[in-house]
Amino acid sequence: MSDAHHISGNVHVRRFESGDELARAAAAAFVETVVAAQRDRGHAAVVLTGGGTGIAVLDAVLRAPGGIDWSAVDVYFGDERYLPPGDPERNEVQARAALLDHVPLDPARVHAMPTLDEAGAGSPESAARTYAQVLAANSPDGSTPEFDVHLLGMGGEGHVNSLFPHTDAVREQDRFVVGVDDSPKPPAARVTLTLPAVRRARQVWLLVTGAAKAEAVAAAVGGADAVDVPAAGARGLDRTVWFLDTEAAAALPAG
Ligand SMILES: O=C(O)[C@H](O)[C@@H](O)[C@H](O)[C@H](O)COP(=O)(O)O
Repeated sequence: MSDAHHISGNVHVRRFESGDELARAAAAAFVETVVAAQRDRGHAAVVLTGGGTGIAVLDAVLRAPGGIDWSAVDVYFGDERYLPPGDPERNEVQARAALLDHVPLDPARVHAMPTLDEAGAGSPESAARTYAQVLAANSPDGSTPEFDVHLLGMGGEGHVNSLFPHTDAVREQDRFVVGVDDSPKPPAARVTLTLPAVRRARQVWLLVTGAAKAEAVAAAVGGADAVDVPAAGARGLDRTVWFLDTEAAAALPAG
């Protein structure tokens, strides 16, 4: 069981006894959100994340997929390690292994970020421009799709997607996708949706486990500057939900 706690505005915190419990609850909420979007609009658009917690949620969705019509789901990625096709460190590869390869998605609706061009013609920046075009082509107005939910993991210093503290990427105000050449966490080359893109999602869910995240969770929930703690800037249009295990929630005020 979790207690759902309303923080302020549209920000909510849900606490769970374990990472497994968190993954099952987030998976159930994911299924409910996708089904509701399909009922209301005929299709759903989701943004997936890498990281152990985010992939565990996809695994839990596979085990309890409810009534999702997989043929009417568009899948996007919040960030990607700019690596060769099939590299096991790519978020896309991990998401395929956990869920995407096992459900009847329309392959044309799985919008992976570009891979490293081993001939050397590309770059994270060119990959970002390509992905921005993918988003625009699937949007009502040349911006981004109307994302129903954007899943996010969070690093111990508060990074989300490949938006690390005190970087140009986290400061980006205009573009929806940028390339990163110097990620402080390897690999250095990445492609990432920016905070303006994240904020276009109806719902943003932060999936966070472990004591190493507790201080950053408290800072972000407490309203830190997003340049210092990028997760603080990740807000959904309708709703922002923190899914936390007991350890990750440990530095929050009781409630
Ligand atoms: O791109 C990366 O290097 C990781 O994927 C990273 O961004 C991850 O999502 C967070 O660090 C949370 O990871 P955990 O959920 O495994 O703690």
